[in-house]
Amino acid sequence: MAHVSLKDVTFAYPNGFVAIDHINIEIEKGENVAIVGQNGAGKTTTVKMCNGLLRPTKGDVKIGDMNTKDYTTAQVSRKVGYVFQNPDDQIFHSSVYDEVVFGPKMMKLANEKVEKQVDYALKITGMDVFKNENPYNLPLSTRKFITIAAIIAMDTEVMIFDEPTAGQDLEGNRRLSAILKELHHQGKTVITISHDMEFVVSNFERVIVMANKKVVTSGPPKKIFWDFPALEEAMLKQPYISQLCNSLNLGEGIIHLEEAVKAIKDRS
Ligand SMILES: Nc1ncnc2c1ncn2[C@@H]1O[C@H](COP(=O)(O)OP(=O)(O)OP(=O)(O)O)[C@@H](O)[C@H]1O
Repeated sequence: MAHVSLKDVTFAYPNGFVAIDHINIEIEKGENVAIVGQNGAGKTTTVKMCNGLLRPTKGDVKIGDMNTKDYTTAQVSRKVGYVFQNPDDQIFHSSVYDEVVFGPKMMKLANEKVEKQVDYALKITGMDVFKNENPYNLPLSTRKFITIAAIIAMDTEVMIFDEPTAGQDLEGNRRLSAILKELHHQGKTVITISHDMEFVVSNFERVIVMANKKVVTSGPPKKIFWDFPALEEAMLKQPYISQLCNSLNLGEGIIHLEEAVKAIKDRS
């Protein structure tokens, strides 16, 4: 059974705008998946349905055998943590520690467990050094890591990161990669929305492409970033290495620098 499944899901906002139109997605336990697509494709709406913030208008969203229709948002969010696109929509405490401890405390975990999870989350996100700071005295890129720490501290089985790369520099992206690797190692199911194709190509085993309220296709980066009709439909660019290899006619499927170097050497 898929860990996260959306079956024939349609979603309309209260004003009647249909943001998602009959989509099907299945994500297995322990998968590390990216969702990509142009602005307004419906990515955030899709993931908000996965943690119960939104309910499908039609179809079913299930976490394991739990149909989100039959549970409260609080119940679903114990299984699926969602890091908001804009950290300021999520942060409401006046210290980093209070922000991160809030979730596990609400889950009524034993104090020892709360402390252990909070310490771990602060450490792997690098937020331990800011523990006593007011989040609003820190830059937006750091506030994003605070919100990531807050979700990791809840230790949910599924974690969703909405645009974690936005506004991050190289160091921020490296830190994100390390966090994703660690969560994958722990067997977490991780879903990440990103506009950064360079980040996507090196951090995810599967990419789901969305365009215009629908899922266009899904597959490993090697396939997705050479699927020109899908890229065109979702208005996405190939990563630079693939663009270079395409221009030089070095063969399809190349997404990494080492592969490109080998192909160039082999040809010369
Ligand atoms: N509360 C709302 N009421 C009405 N329409 C909405 C609401 N929130 C989002 N939408 C619309 O639904 C569509 C899908 O939005 P969504 O945020 O899911 O897209 P997205 O793929 O995540 O885009 P982005 O990459 O810009 O974040 C957009 O056209 C958006 O304007």
